Amino acid sequence: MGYKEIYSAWKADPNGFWMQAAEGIDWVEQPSKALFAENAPLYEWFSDGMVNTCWNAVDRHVLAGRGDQIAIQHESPITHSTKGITYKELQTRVASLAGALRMRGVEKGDRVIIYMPMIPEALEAMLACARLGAIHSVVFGGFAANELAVRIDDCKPKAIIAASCGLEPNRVVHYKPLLDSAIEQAQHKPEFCVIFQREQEVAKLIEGRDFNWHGFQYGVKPADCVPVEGNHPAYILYTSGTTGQPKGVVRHTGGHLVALNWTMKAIYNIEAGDRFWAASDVGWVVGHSYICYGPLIAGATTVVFEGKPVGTPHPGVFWRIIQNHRIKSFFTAPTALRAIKREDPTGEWIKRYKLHDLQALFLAGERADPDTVKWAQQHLGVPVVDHWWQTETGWAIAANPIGLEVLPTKVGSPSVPMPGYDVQVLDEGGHPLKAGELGAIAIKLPLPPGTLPTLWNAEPRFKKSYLEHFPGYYETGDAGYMDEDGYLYIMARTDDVINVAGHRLSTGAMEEVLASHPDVAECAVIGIADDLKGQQPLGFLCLNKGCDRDHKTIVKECVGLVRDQIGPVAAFKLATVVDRLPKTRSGKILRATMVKIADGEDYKMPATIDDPAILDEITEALKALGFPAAK
Ligand SMILES: CCC(=O)SCCNC(=O)CCNC(=O)[C@H](O)C(C)(C)COP(=O)(O)OP(=O)(O)OC[C@H]1O[C@@H](n2cnc3c(N)ncnc32)[C@H](O)[C@@H]1OP(=O)(O)O
Repeated sequence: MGYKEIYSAWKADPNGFWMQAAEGIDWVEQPSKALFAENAPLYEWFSDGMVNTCWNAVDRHVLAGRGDQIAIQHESPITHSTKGITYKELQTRVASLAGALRMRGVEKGDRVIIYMPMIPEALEAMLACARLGAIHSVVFGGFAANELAVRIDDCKPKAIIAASCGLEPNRVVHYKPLLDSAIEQAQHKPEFCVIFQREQEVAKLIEGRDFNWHGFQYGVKPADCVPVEGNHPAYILYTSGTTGQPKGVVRHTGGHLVALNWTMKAIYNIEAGDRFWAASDVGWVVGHSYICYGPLIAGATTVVFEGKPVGTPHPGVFWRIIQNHRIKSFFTAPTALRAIKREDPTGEWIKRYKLHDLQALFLAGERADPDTVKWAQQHLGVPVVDHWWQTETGWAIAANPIGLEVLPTKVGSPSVPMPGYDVQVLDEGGHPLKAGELGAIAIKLPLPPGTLPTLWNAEPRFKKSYLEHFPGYYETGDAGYMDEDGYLYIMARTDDVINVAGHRLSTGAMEEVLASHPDVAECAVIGIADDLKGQQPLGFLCLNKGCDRDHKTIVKECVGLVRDQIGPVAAFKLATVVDRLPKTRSGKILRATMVKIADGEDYKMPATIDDPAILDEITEALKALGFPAAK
């Protein structure tokens, strides 16, 4: 069957479709049905089944005779090391860590924060939690201590598992002082921490609270897999919202297993024994779904990469790894390819490697610009599959499902909706629009298995953020259109979330930090176009009356404040002092108009603007910063 037939089969019988997909998973007790709609518009999947994620990702492959196959291939061009861990070794290591966590009191339902760089131990920590039914929450290493503290207070972990350090190309990221500071700032205190000491930095442990990863496991009884209900949370992953308080996306166990297993074959054409690589970070949803769980549930080999697309040490590093590990499907963010293309425009580095095993390149995390897609198509000679999804959905809403059928590519479109997603483009009143008309992209409820059922401890926020604007739909926050052939085009966000180098960031969160500077009376942060990172944040600062301090100093302090409070990942480097911000008569800051000025796009004078002269002041301030940039 091709894509159209499979999509229609899902639409005709969603329950049957997902029950059949559930056969790819080992259940301790089979679910009686797929969808649980009793609490609509809150939906759950496979709620009454009993299952364990770690069993499905590790143990069952050992039992099936794949024990000697590499499960995790670590590649670190920063430490110049490469190391493979077999499924049998992974089972031993995960069972041992889980046993040690259990001995210290971690049980099903307890939360465990994981704060680790791109090393196999990060995946082992995730799987050890899954083995016990503990709920992990992985925090990206590029966040500052304050962001970690916010997450500690929200999910209240019993334990935190961290590494002593992370390694960026030119610096060591001192995780342990960041962790100590976060615990100090947080109201909630974990009972204990487990620290993986890397040889590049041995951290000082706090007696009674911190345990060394190896010593902690010494002599413990390995833990078996604990069966959990299908609707038991597998993990919480925080993502940016419109305010500084991140949203804790919850992932239920049963749907997560079924959906990821289905996508590995249908979308990525990966089966047991194949080799798959997603060059992202375990701190993002791509890392959860496609570095850790998806490939392992499918019995494939996954790559954990500690490096960058360029500079570690050269722009051929991706192709070297694809060659050496015979990668079949490769997944990265467009921003990574743009970085490579900038250093290797004619693809010379690609030609140095044998990429015979590569069957497709997958792109996600931000809109894939046509130039980058065409460059990759030309130099790699394989299908380049842009696909669109979100932290909330956990897997692709729209894609070209090459495991079902290779559909024609339309550059600029992530192709077509996947089974499970009834995607509609709506006008402001919630009415479906015709093909080609731009509107809000929404998904008819219920969302499929593996997507978010709620937000952690924040059901009212879940409803308000996603379900209330368009009753009966999930509001994606993205705007775009669908063409006559059913191909989707994602054009912009409808809220104040920006995308910087494939990282979803909240301008509201940055504004909250800037507003805390003693000289700042008011501020606005916008996302402006950036050739490499897609967007970059830019802040406008209005100072308190009477403040006569040097503007450059204040800007420098503000840049430092965002880095300290949110982290380097915010990439907040640009700000300017202005007298006033452009607003509507009702006081709403005209951010979209400021973005257009900065990007050199035409704009209409907003009818409700309070004082049009302020836009000239903004134009001048941007000019002084070099915007709009020369094309
Ligand atoms: C589909 C659903 C989703 O959207 S999930 C999200 C998918 N997104 C991704 O996978 C992200 C893709 N982007 C990347 O991997 C990186 O941006 C790439 C392309 C590799 C470039 O990395 P880099 O050169 O470090 O630039 P950047 O803008 O990411 O970094 C900005 C500053 O943050 C730092 N940083 C980055 N990662 C870490 C980390 N793990 N730990 C500590 N710090 C980190 C960088 O060093 C950089 O710092 P600085 O400002 O240069 O000092």
